[in-house]
Amino acid sequence: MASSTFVFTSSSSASRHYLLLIPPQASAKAYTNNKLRVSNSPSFVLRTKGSIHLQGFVAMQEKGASTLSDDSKIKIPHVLTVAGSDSGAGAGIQADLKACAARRVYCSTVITSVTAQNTVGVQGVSNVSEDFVAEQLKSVLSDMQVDVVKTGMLPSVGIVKILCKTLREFPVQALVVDPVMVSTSGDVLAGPSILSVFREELFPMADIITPNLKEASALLDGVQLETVDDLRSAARLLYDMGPKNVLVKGGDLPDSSDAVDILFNGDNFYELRSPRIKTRNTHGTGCSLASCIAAELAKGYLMVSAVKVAKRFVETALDYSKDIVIGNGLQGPFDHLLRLKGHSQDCHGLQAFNPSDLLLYAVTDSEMNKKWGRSITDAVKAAIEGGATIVQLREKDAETQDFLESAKACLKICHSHGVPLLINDRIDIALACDADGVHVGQSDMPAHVARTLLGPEKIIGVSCKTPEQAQQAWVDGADYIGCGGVYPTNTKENNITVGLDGLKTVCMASKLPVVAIGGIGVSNARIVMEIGVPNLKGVAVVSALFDRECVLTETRKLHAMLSESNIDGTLKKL
Ligand SMILES: Nc1ncnc2c1ncn2[C@@H]1O[C@H](COP(=O)(O)OP(=O)(O)OP(=O)(O)O)[C@@H](O)[C@H]1O
Ligand SMILES: Cc1ncc(CO)c(N)n1
Ligand SMILES: [Mg+2]
Repeated sequence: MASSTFVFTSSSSASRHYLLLIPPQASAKAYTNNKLRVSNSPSFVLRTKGSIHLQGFVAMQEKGASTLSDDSKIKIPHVLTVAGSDSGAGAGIQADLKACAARRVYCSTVITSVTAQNTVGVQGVSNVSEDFVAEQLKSVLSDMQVDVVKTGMLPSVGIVKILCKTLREFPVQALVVDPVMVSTSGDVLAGPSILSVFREELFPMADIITPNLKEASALLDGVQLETVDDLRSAARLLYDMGPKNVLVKGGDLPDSSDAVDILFNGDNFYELRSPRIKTRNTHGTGCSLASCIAAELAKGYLMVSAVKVAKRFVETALDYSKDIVIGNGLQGPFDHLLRLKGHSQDCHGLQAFNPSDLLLYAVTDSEMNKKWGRSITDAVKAAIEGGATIVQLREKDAETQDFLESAKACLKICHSHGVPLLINDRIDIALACDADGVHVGQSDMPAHVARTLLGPEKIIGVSCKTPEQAQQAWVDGADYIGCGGVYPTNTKENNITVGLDGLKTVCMASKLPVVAIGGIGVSNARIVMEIGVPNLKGVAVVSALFDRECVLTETRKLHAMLSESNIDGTLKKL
């Protein structure tokens, strides 16, 4: 494909995106909507409605600029990390991937070296050949739209030179250089021979360099750095080597109760302080900080904001992970996604959602508990002891803090009996207490949004009155639907009753298991279950359990009745 000139007129009146591929050493001029854009990056995306005049590019297809996407497609911020692999996954490429994932940025990887490493130290290093580093760089940069390149372990002068050359061919929006030299365990990852190529070739191309104390000292011919003032002087001297910004990290500053970093941009110093977290789990903080800076830059943040967000990210993750134990060495990894502890602490072996749990579905009601003078935890305890198979907390008028405390206490009770706990409507409460899921109504948070917020493992139920709503619940990723009100009830005002016929119609149309709700109790649960549709798995009850003097007795009665039904929901012949 040759460099060429095109006049391309969009056939659609809608605004569209076009991907243009531009050969090395060339530039493209594009006129769209009377605006001129000139670019010499390997690819760029044009967004326009009208005609485009293009010059000096290689399009994806020779017939004309190919349509990359319409407006519904989204350009994802993209960081390319050029770094070493850490088999213990606390630092290096693995930390970079996790940090970018946590910051919701796509991360591609060029591996410069493979290390055998754990929390004790580095047991072995095997560098990737220069040619193969070059090949990886070209594969990513010639195809993908990389916004920011972040570098970590660059173990040889040759690899640094290849990186600089490739970046001149494929320029990116920003370059973040973490000048990795020595691991915190004291093992050498790039020897002193690297210093001159860092200073002379790489740093002048960098938008920011992020040395730690030892690295800053090595780059400044061994000068001692012991105080925050020393960090400032070092930042100024390193700035003179050509990067646009310098962040000297004080994670290893002796005798400092705060973790202090100094950012210098040639005009101003910024002293970034956070409380020093007491933890052994600081392996990979430097890699993660630099990746997070790159991620924020890729999203379009300015440098000072990107660095502040990155520091806050590391601080939050360290605090969350301060007591986790991975490995036997002196320095453990931390948990970038703030998700590891939830599982080990509180899942008590609960299985993924089991539709038969819908059999006796107890829904609490704050008004009823108040009326009978019982706490929500006492109500839940009694319902579970009576045989409730799943519990939903429905607290319409509780203060958020009280609700959260009750939810935490109820979760303990439920889990000690292997019963799942759902929260009505309040996704924030479900997230905060790590409940098993939520139940949402038609005017609450849409189920697909709830699914995005809660993740794949949580249970989501949706109230549905019609086959269309049941179908939508399935499309949205719900686990079950609640159908009703089957009978009139006073727990919901102006609630349309669907009756047994409506329940049957919805069950037949639903691809999801169904629990019937509304005015159901011991007197009519049998009739409801007798409609005999296999996916009707149980009944949800409020008043029949909680608007009674003894919750335990009422739940036992209903449980005995429902237990006579088999797992398909049809009643056994007595
Ligand atoms: N205990 C801590 N509490 C809070 N922040 C910390 C702590 N230790 C390090 N940091 C912060 O983490 C970031 C990384 O700094 P650090 O000096 O540890 O980098 P590094 O030595 O290159 O990291 P590594 O080599 O482990 O990847 C800095 O912002 C620093 O202030
Ligand atoms: C691969 C690798 N890169 C960087 C560091 C610095 O933390 C490390 N320990 N290992
Ligand atoms: Mg450190």
